[in-house]
Amino acid sequence: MSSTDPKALLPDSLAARVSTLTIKEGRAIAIVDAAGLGQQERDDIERAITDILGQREEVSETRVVMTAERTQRRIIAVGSGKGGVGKSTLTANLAIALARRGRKVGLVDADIYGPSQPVILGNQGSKPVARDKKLEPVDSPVGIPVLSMGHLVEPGRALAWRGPMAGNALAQLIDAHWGDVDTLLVDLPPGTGDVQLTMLQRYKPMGAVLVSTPQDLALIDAARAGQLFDQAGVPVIGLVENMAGYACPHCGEVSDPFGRGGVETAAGRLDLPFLGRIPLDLAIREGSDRGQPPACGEDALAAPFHDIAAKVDAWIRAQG
Ligand SMILES: Nc1ncnc2c1ncn2[C@@H]1O[C@H](COP(=O)(O)OP(=O)(O)OP(=O)(O)O)[C@@H](O)[C@H]1O
Repeated sequence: MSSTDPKALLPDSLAARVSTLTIKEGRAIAIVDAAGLGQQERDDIERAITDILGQREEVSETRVVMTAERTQRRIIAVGSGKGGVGKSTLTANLAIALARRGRKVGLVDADIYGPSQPVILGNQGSKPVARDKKLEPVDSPVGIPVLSMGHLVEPGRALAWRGPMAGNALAQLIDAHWGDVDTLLVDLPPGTGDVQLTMLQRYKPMGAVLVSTPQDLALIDAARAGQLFDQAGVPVIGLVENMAGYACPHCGEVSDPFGRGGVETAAGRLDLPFLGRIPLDLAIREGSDRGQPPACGEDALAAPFHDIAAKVDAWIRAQG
């Protein structure tokens, strides 16, 4: 610090927190690195700087600007008991629908068995770059930044990951440069394995959404996944039924290949909220394969996703 640096006006302990202090035409501006500080400490630092500089004749006004204000980033996990029930499809559409409601949403695709978000969100082939040893999320045409296990390894390779390797990969995706993202949706692998455990231990999510098809077996597994969240003190926001009610594109007749209503009944039995039902519709798969998830639109196909997002949004708000 040079002798002309106004920081010399502050005691060393305070000056160490101040990245710059300028005094110009009676106005002092102190930029404070507030990373890791609680509100009380921030208030104390602001008061101390204002008091000290306020006693100087040449200062008539002091502004203290706290940088690195940590955005209160919430993690919402999306899980399922079984694979292939539409967890990735729901996560992508929920991300888009929540973003439409004004949230700054990012998506972590932690599904080591089938990282599919780069395809669904239409940014396959884009690779994240690292800055200061942390990854930069990749933008997607649908406006959701994403980091995927699929970005870290060749498709199919991550399957062999176990324990710490899977946990470290998850950490790379979550501890990334998420910027002003305030809501991070995490597409978990199915089941209750290493990634889930790391997730719960290191990044306790704010809540979890569980997806299931209406079959009994899928439901039993979903209930097991729900139990794990519950034991870890992560509230289950609710259950979603996917692939219910198939409308035949030729004759229009609605059939229920996987049954119908099973998830709602199970939610009632488990005393969990039921968030909604998504029909089995070829257009959902086609949209996902094309990088155009239905929630981007306004039609009947988009509606169930927007309804579910409204409930999740309300739940988040209710947490304060
Ligand atoms: N409601 C739906 N109607 C039609 N196709 C759907 C529907 N939901 C998902 N699909 C399709 O089913 C397949 C599996 O969906 P998805 O990848 O979302 O499941 P998942 O549970 O994430 O599976 P995994 O755990 O294996 O990644 C995809 O091809 C997807 O496009």
